[in-house]
This record gives sequence, C-alpha cells and structure tokens, in this order.
Amino acid sequence: MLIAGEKMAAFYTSLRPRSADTNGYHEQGFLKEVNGIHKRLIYNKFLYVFLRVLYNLFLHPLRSFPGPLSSRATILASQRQIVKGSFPFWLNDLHLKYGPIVRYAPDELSTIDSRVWKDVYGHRTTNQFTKQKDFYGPDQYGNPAGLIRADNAGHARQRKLVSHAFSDKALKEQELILKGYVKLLVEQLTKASKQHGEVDMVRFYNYTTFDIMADLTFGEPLGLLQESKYIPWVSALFGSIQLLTVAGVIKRWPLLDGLLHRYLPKHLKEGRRQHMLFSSERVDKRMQRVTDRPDIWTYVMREGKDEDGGMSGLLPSQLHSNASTFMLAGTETTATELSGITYYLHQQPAKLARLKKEIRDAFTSVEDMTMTKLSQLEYLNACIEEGLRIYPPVPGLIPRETPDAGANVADRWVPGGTIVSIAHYPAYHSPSNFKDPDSFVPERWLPEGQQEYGSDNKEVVNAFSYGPRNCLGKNLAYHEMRLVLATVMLSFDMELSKEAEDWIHHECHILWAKPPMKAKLTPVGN
Ligand code: HEM
Repeated sequence: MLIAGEKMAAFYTSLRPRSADTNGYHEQGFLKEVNGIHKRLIYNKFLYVFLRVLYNLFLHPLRSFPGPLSSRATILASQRQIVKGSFPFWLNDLHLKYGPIVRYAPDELSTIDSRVWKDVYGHRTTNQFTKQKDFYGPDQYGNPAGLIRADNAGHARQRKLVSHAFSDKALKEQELILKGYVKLLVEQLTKASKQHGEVDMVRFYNYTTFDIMADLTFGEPLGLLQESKYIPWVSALFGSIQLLTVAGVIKRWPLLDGLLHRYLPKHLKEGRRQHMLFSSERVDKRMQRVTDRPDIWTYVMREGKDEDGGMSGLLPSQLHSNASTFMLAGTETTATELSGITYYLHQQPAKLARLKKEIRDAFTSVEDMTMTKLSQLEYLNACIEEGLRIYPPVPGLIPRETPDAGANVADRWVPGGTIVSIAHYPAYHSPSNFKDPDSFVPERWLPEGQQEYGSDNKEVVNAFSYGPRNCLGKNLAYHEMRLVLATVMLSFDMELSKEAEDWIHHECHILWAKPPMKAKLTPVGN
C-alpha cells in the first residue's frame, strides 16, 4: 500500500511544471500543453456525441421505428419530460402522432398494442425478457433480492411462498381486519368534518390503506387514522418519490451517478438508513411474535416453516425488502385509485347517484358488506374498472429488455438489448383502443354499454400488469377499493371544494403527484 502511494507521489511529481531556470522547461509552455490536451478532450467528447447522434439516427438497429428526431437522437428529450412530471402525457401525444409503437429514446420503444402483454410479460416469454436494470436499480436491502428485483428463478420461489397470504382464502380471513379500519375511517371522517368543515379525501384514503397494509405487514397499524395525520415515515416516503424520479434519470449518466453517490450529504444517507430501519425493525418484531392473526406472515410461516420453526423460504434481506415493497406497492396505489374514482364520480352527478343507489339498496351498514356481496355490485365494479383505465395508479412504463437474440413484439422484430414497454396511460387513453378515451364511462364495462362501446379494446387494460410478475396484491386491492368506496358512499354525501374541480390535472413522478382533494361531507341520515 505504502509502495503504491510512493509510486503515485513520484508520478505526480514528474507531471508538475518545472522551472525554466533548472531545466529549460517553461511553465507557460506546460500550461499551453495542458490547455491543448483539455481542448482535445473536449473536441473528442463533442466528436463522440456527434457521431453517436448520427449513429442513433441513421445506423441504429431501431432506426426504422418512428419517433421525433430529438428522441431518436438522444435520451435527453425523454429525460426532460420525466423530470418535468409530464412523461405519460408526452408519450400519449407521441403515440397519437406516430402510432402504436414509438421510439421515444434511442434504445427504447413504447407500445400501446395489447398483444405486447402476452409477447413480453406473459408466462411463456417471461424468461426471455428481463426487467430493465437501470429502472429498478439494486435492492437497497442487499442480496439475495426481494420479489421486485429477484431474477426469475429467485422470484418464482419467493412468489410461491408469499402468494398464500394473498389468496382468496386468506382475504376472507382478513375481512374483519379490513372492516375494522373502514369503520374507523367513517368515525374519523365524521369527526374531522365537524371540526374543520372540509376534509382532504386523498389523505384519508392514504391513512386507511397505510394502516391496513401496516397491520398485514407489521401486525400493527401506523395509527394514521387514529391520529388523522401522517407520521414522519409516511411523509418522508411521499417526499422521496420525486427525488427517486430524478435519481432514476441521473442513473443513466454514470459520471453524475458516481458523483451523486460519493457526495450525497451524510444526513440524507442517514435519513435513508433510518427510513429502511423503520420498516425492517417492525417486521423483525412481528416475526418474533407467535400469533395466528391472519396477517401476511402467519400464512408465509405456515407454508414455509423449516424443521427449526424458522422460515425456510425467505432470507433476512428478502424479508425486509418484501415488507418494504408491500408498504409502498400496497398503499399509495390503492389510495390513488380511490381518489381518482371519487374525483370522476363527483364530476358526473347521474353516475354518482346511480352508484349510491346501488350501494344503499344493497347495504344498510358496513356490517352487511361481505367480500362476495361487494363483488356482485355491477355498477361499483364497472366504476372501479373505468377508474383503473382512465387514471391507472402506475401510469408509466414497466420496462423490460429484449433477449440478446432479439424477439418478436406485436408482429415486429425487435433487436436484442432493446428496452420495450407497454405504457399504461397512453394505451388506455388512445382513441385506437377506446371510444371517448378521456371520458369516465363505467357503462363501457357493462352489457348495456356494448352497443356504443363494444369495439373498445378492453384487453389492453392490465393496470395490475400481466404474467408471472403481475401484481401480487390484486385481489386485496380490489376488495379494499370496493369496501372503502362502498363505505364512503353509504355513509356520506360529498361535495368537492371549488379548488378540487381541477384536481385531475397534476404531474406524474413515476406515481401521480396527487394534490389535496378537499370535500364537504354530510353524514347520511342527518
Ligand atoms: C390499485 C392498486 C394496485 C395497482 C394498480 C397495482 C399495480 C401493480 C403493477 C403494475 C405491478 C407490476 C410492477 C412491475 O412489474 O414493475 C405491481 C406489482 C406488485 N404489487 Fe401491486 N398494485 C396495486 C395494489 C397492490 C397491493 C394492495 C399490494 C399488496 C401488498 C400490491 C403488491 C404488489 C407486489 C408485491 C408487486 C410485485 C409482484 C412481483 O414482482 O411478483 N399491489 N402492482
């Protein structure tokens, strides 16, 4: 080590300018030389960028795919939109202009063709297409990675183990837990309305979904409903979403990414560590408890216990990573959908009245609501399907990389190493897939709407993704959305505030940046 250090010192000394008196080497001459090298480096960099742009435009294997010149030339155009929070809308405009498949960045294709679900995400092809590494990044909880970032073999093993906790049978046993929280939601909404006149529905939906998911993941709620406020951990989670978007953009520039990691202020690193610890400590505490309460781990332990009573299937890094995934994937998404549906229904009084009537005819109290009865409410289910179409909680891309040998994607040959993705928002808002794509029309999902909307390409809507890596919590999410929406409609009449009239027009940083949705609630029967 010391020898290496001495050698380095000698090397730098040899580079230092020597004075003209000692060896005739003039300092100015040296500076000129350095300037020359510097200029040549800049020149070379420019030359490289110029040649790269020419290559991307005229020689790249994707050159025959349509897209704007700026996007085919460099990744800057798409990155600008991501940072601005307008990526899904921009992509939507590109599809309107260029058709069902668009080259939105030099190595990247977006498509709105429903065949892509089977071709790229389906069971038959999932082993060929890999998740795009830059987009998902390494697992912060270390290796072996949890569900989201595991390779296909590691994923299949973990998924088999945890899926017991998300089965219909498990959900039936979790019904009472969920009901407890929606009853508390009604109590707290009533109290907050009396106190403040107006309540922010986005917050109350978040309180509910975070408390439910924390109960199922940590065996205890976070107390958000009880206190009617976010705890710092949840606020930090929301605050970090925009930063994560920027970090995702920086990741594509290795030099900047390296600098970011090296010079990230200590307090931010510590904040991230504390944030991760919050969830890991809670799940560790839960694992030490012996209980038969039907939370996630009761099912996983039952199915995956080894001879010593430990968990044979999940290592600590996977346990921590999956708990953290459940707490993000299973909360914000469901609350987003509830907020979106609430907004759209309150723009169309006739549809709102029809839904309220269906719910109030079916139930007199939350006690009457069962999973089976809720799943049979035609109009409620149509509203949820339409909500998932018009305001998908995961609005952007879920990118995959083609295998080295290339692959067929919707009848077109795509070379190896290409990033391909179906884009939820553009696919669901395309007039080539839907009539009146920007209108909230639950009837399109019902037999009565088939005459008018029968030509809609409903197969393209897979808001929970498709194939072996689709959403694990789909059943839970559907039940939760039905239960919460039905409870709110049964218990209150709601009037959105003036400021909330334009609520839907907000940015998207991977997830929707939802503003508050203030509403006046009147308890039914008052
Ligand atoms: C309306 C609500 C929801 C929507 C629209 C939704 C959507 C999605 C989507 C699109 C994916 C695929 C992501 C990708 O491939 O990168 C996904 C994965 C996942 N979701 Fe959901 N989700 C919702 C609710 C939930 C809930 C309630 C849970 C409960 C824990 C959950 C847990 C997960 C998990 C664990 C994965 C990863 C699955 C795997 O890789 O095997 N999600 N979700």
